[in-house]
Amino acid sequence: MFKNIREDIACILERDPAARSKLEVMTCYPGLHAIMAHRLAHRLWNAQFYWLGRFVSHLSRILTGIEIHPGAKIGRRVFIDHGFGVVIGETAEIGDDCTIYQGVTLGGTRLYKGAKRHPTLGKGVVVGAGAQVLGGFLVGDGARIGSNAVVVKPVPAHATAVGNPARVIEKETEAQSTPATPAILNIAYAVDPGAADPLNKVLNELITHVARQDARISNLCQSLEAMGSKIQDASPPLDTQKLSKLVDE
Ligand SMILES: CC(=O)SCCNC(=O)CCNC(=O)[C@H](O)C(C)(C)COP(=O)(O)OP(=O)(O)OC[C@H]1O[C@@H](n2cnc3c(N)ncnc32)[C@H](O)[C@@H]1OP(=O)(O)O
Ligand SMILES: N[C@@H](CO)C(=O)O
Repeated sequence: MFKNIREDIACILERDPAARSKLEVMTCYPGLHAIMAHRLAHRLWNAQFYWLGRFVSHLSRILTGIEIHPGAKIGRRVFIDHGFGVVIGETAEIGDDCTIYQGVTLGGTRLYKGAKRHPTLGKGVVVGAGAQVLGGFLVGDGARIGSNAVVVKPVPAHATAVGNPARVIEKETEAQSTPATPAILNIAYAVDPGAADPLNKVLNELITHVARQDARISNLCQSLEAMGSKIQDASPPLDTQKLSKLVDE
């Protein structure tokens, strides 16, 4: 149990740039509280204490604004950020390392008792704020659902679905796709932390360019000196390695 809580806290610190400390996460993250309450409610539900499971879920909803049916199956390191208005239905399943924002519904469109009415999210799925994922289909591993999307059909793994009704805007090739590990789960905003910062790229290009110009000027000076000119240059050479290191830090 403590292992679960520890990794829940760690994944929030990893995925939320606004999170500053463990204390803050433990005390101020309704998503964490809702997940912890759900674990209890789900155990009660599985042990056939149906009313008690529902009641724990109900108390958690009052406290957090997040409604998770005790029958829903939720994996490890699932992070519900902000969380207010999230509703997760009875037959929903959420894989490890998913991130869900406020106002998301994992809901159904049919009212058949006992049927799989709610979606299954694979591993590492990100569901943007206000998105509605409706139906008993699969959203594949690493898929991203845009904010306010209304998804009514399966979404392939690593695809991005946006709009109402949601359409897939991009499907990464296998080479582009990244495995659903906690390390990449900062894709909440669809930003791959592995990708180089564009500003750093520009600065590194500039440093390379300046180094090339330096080398050319130094060659020119050597040629001029060979021809008898005296050139005075006391400036130290450009330390490109030091500069690049500073940029990449
Ligand atoms: C307080 C808080 O901050 S809570 C956090 C709230 N944040 C979220 O919920 C983030 C959810 N993430 C998103 O919605 C992202 O836009 C994603 C994951 C859907 C897509 O991100 P990216 O891969 O970077 O796509 P990108 O921004 O390049 O957009 C690609 C196309 O999709 C469109 N698009 C992106 N998001 C959406 C959306 N939610 N709805 C409709 N269209 C969208 C863009 O306009 C663009 O269209 P174009 O190609 O015609 O110009
Ligand atoms: N918690 C996330 C989304 O609001 C952030 O601060 O960026």
